[in-house]
Amino acid sequence: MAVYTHVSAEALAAFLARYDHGELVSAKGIAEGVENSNYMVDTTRGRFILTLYEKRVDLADLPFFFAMLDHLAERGNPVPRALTDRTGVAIQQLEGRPACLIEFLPGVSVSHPNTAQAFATGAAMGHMHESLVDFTGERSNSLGPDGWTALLARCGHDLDAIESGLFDHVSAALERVLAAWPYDLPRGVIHADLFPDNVLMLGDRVGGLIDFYFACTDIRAWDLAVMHSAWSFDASGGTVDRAIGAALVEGYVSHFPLSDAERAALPVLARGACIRFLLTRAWDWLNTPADALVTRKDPLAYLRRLNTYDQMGETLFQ
Ligand SMILES: Nc1ncnc2c1ncn2[C@@H]1O[C@H](COP(=O)(O)OP(=O)(O)O)[C@@H](O)[C@H]1O
Ligand SMILES: N[C@@H](CCOP(=O)(O)O)C(=O)O
Repeated sequence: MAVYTHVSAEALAAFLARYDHGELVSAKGIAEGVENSNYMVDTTRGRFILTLYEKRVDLADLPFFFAMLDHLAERGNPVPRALTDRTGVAIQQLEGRPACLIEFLPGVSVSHPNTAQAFATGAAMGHMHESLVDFTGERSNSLGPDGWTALLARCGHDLDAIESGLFDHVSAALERVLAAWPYDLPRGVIHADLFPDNVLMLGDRVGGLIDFYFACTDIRAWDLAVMHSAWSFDASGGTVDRAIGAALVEGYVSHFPLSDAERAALPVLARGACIRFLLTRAWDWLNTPADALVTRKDPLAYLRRLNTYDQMGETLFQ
């Protein structure tokens, strides 16, 4: 459940009065998500998403995210734009938090994607990368490889409370991944978190790509590797589905080329993705009170993925 901040009906009605998007009819907290508080808001003129920024999102980054979303929407990508009030302001304050009214997009995020959905999402990522080639905004990746050693140190041996020997296991894996990291691959602005829950599907079609709050400038093929690690396994990370992974890559190259060097780097990029999500999940696992109104994500699901990429790496990308 991700509603950290309660918004009163009175405060929301006053907030909506700044816009030309109708008067408040109803508002419901959205259970999905972990980072921000999200509400589905119905007004006399339509449906909107209200987001209050809570945890990892830095207010100073919002203009970058919103410029990226405008750029993508102008080029036909199904992404939600932030809406501005009558004076042209998108970033407001509500209940003491930075808050924005966002376009609502149709669709549902699927728990068990099929290959057609994986192909469509790979294609949507390819389209997104193609559209961003001439986007001039930049944002460094605070959760990229240069930050993993510090994140591992911050988790420290508390990791062993999650699973015995986890700190040593991740330290060794990180050393191997950093030694092989392909720093010279083509870079661009990427989503960096395109998990199934951040894709709204309309049947086998993509209705929306959401949750751009980790978007950053980094290796483009890393985005594909993150998606591969998130989509090609069951939720426990124990079972891999090669057909889903292949469909993601095929869909991607139907819109944007992947060089031989990028293809060859996918296994190490995927192992890096596993370390990144293992560490952020582990940090949240160790630092989120058990009674918090949010479902903690299992770090070990990413240890299992890491082990699978370690054992089968290349063969999963052939
Ligand atoms: N623009 C949107 N259109 C439709 N639904 C959305 C939109 N943005 C968010 N949602 C809904 O809110 C949920 C949480 O949003 P998300 O951005 O993933 O939150 P968080 O950043 O907290 O992880 C999504 O799973 C989706 O159901
Ligand atoms: N996708 C990440 C966590 C970020 O959550 P999101 O709901 O903002 O996508 C993970 O699964 O660890």
